[in-house]
Amino acid sequence: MANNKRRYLWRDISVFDGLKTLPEPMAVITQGERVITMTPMNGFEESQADGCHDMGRGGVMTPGLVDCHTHLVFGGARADEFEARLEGASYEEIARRGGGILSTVYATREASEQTLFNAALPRLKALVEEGVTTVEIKSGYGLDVANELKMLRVARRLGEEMPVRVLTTLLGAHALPPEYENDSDGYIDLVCNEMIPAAAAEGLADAVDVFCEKIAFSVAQCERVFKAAQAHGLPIKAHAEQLSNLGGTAMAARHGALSADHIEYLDDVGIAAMREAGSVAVILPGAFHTLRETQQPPIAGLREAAVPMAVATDANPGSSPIFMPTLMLNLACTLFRMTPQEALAGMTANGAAALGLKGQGQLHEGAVADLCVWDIETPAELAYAVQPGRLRQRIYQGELTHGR
Ligand SMILES: N=CN[C@@H](CCC(=O)O)C(=O)O
Ligand SMILES: [Zn+2]
Repeated sequence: MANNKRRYLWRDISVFDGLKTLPEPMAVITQGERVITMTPMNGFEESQADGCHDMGRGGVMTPGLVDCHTHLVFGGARADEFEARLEGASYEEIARRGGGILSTVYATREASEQTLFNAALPRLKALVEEGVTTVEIKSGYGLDVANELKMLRVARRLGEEMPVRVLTTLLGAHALPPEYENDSDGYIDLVCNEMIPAAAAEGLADAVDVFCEKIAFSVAQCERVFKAAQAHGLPIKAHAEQLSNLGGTAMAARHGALSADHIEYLDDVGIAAMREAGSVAVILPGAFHTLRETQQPPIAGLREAAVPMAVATDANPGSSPIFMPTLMLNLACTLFRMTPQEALAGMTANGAAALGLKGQGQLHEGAVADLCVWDIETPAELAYAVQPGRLRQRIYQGELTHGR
């Protein structure tokens, strides 16, 4: 049988299907790129095993993890800022004196595509080796047309060379570059009139993002970026309500944003707008933890309003230098009191929805065979213990890429 039609069979396995844990131990068969059988063990006929490669018994199966918010491509490092923050400087102060995102911009502009690729590869490998099968990678450290496109090309190439689905997001409106000091509207003109059209023309961006914050761009400026993105057929998302409540989330939701991310300062008006629009709330506990923030995202309000919640690493050189998705599951629970099921749904089905891949990040008959098998007994253990090395098998598009 050709390799792409190989059948894999797992018996007696506990399945988290992307939204919930199934009540009974299951038998699961994949053939080629698809899950073709998912049935309770007690209804499984041994004849169904014919022609299948036996992948073992027991453990937990989840969809492949979806990390829907990362900044994996960057030059340089910012441990010095980590030390400065420990001595009392805030993220905002560091940004205002030209450090923070801008310090990564200088290093990223200096770096060649190959250098950025070589630096990003081990970061991506760390995610893949923890079970990620879909990852979003943002630009946002180039802040001019050539360097933003350079970052997006690196992100695309990472997806071509690694067994992982990469979605790219243009984040031109991440910070004001030094050459536009005192002319932030002029920079937004560049983003809208040159950067977005160029990225769209080259097919380099799957979405457009903004940083709506006092140290970045106003609600009105972000709205202009969204209109330009949508004029080019690109979906939108926003970093919003991270350090203050400007109302960026509600504006983004009114424009049909796929997601609003961070949202520590989100209020009831913003929650209602997200519910109305069907936007996903992307919870980023790594940045909250690293910046030692105190304002919690409104998890109870989001839950009550049935706004879908995703969880992501936000892996980046400044606010979340953490390349460990399962740690984020743990932090989402310990810091924000999400349940382990909510956290897991956040890094599978809801993570996919935050990328416009609604219906993916789930396991059912007919689903794409992106899945992980873990050496644990219940799905909650994935969020409970901070313990690398539990990934037994990883299947990407029906191919075994990890384990045997
Ligand atoms: N909040 C803005 N942007 C990034 C941080 C980027 C950085 O500090 O380099 C974030 O998602 O946390
Ligand atoms: Zn981010």
